[in-house]
Amino acid sequence: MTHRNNHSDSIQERVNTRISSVKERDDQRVLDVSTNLSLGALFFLVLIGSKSHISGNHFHGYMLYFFGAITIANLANYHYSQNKLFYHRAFISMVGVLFLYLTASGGESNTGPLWFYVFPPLGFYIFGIRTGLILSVIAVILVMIIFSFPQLPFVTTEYATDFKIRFIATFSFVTAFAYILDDARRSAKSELIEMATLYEYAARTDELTSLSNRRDMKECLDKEFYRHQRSNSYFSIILIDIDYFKRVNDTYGHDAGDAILQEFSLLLMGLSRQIDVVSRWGGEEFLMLLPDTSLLQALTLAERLRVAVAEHTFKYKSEVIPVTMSAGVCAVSQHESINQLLKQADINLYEAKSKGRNRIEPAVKSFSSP
Ligand SMILES: Nc1nc2c(ncn2[C@@H]2O[C@H](COP(=O)(O)OP(=O)(O)OP(=O)(O)O)[C@@H](O)[C@H]2O)c(=O)[nH]1
Repeated sequence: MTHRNNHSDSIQERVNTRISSVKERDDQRVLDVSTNLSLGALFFLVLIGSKSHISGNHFHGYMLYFFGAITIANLANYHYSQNKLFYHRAFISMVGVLFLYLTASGGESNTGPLWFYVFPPLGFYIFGIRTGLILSVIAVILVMIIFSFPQLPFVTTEYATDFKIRFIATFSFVTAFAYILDDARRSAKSELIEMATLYEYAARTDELTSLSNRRDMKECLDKEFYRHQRSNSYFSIILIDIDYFKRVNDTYGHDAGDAILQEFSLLLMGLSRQIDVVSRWGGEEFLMLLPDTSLLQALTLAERLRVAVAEHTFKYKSEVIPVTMSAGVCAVSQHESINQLLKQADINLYEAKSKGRNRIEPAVKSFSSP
């Protein structure tokens, strides 16, 4: 049972690796949004800052340049540190303080507060619904303070009462709607990830035996071969075929055949290590991938499997069914491809079959032949 669990764990690990690459792409999208908005903000800050200088409002122009400089510093800091969390926090803080400044100063023709409508969707998108909501509530409180106390030292403008009421009402509405949209987006995303995880697991697993299927094994073979080419690691494969399986089906029925395949799989799992990949290669054929295993070690394991299968009592509905296996073993060597390796294992298996079955090829003298 432990081996079955270990085996499903390793399929799950491969599924998780695949799913985390999907999550990483999503993180990258958020990062791209922050970067594009930073660049967009920089453009507008310089543009409006210059316009303010031309129209004689130098203080406002310098303030906008100052925010532009912070934006550049944040982009540069991220470029060197790659600290995503700090980058996002600094970006949203810069945006928040800039909008507060625009609200307190009135910006162009007292339109400063209007920029705040960008804040809730941005906060939700970057930080999630909880932090996004907290940021929006803090924003609305600070705006209300500016609206309520125009005599404060940094507040240089005043807004009409109607505008203030409408702004707070519409801002609250935007916040609520951004919350609903982002909550729906995140729920849909996590449901999709959950479904993708289930499908990915099913797409890699053989339904009858719960072993890796051919697709999963092919991916593992490619990875192992890539590792072999890069770091000169070695590995072996064992191609196993149950002998005269057609007879089992014909004599005891298809259900008995299925039960034998399941029990046979458990035996293979029980005798393999956690790092080995055991797959149902097709029908009554199984392929084992043995990382860091020499030909001799693989032959020893194959022989242990052969003996274990031959000695195991396979039973279906109290009927004992004799089962034996043949196997072709092959170790990777230089300049080989996966296809060549599989071809060689197939040739060896064919030889084991033609020499009488219930045997391993290449044969090693020290093993007692059946
Ligand atoms: N019950 C069952 N049988 C299967 C399944 N997949 C393949 N088979 C059967 O496996 C048998 C394979 O038969 P053959 O390819 O002729 O080989 P064999 O009888 O094992 O003979 P050798 O391989 O030469 O020893 C066929 O009868 C297939 O129907 C399955 O999922 N369940």
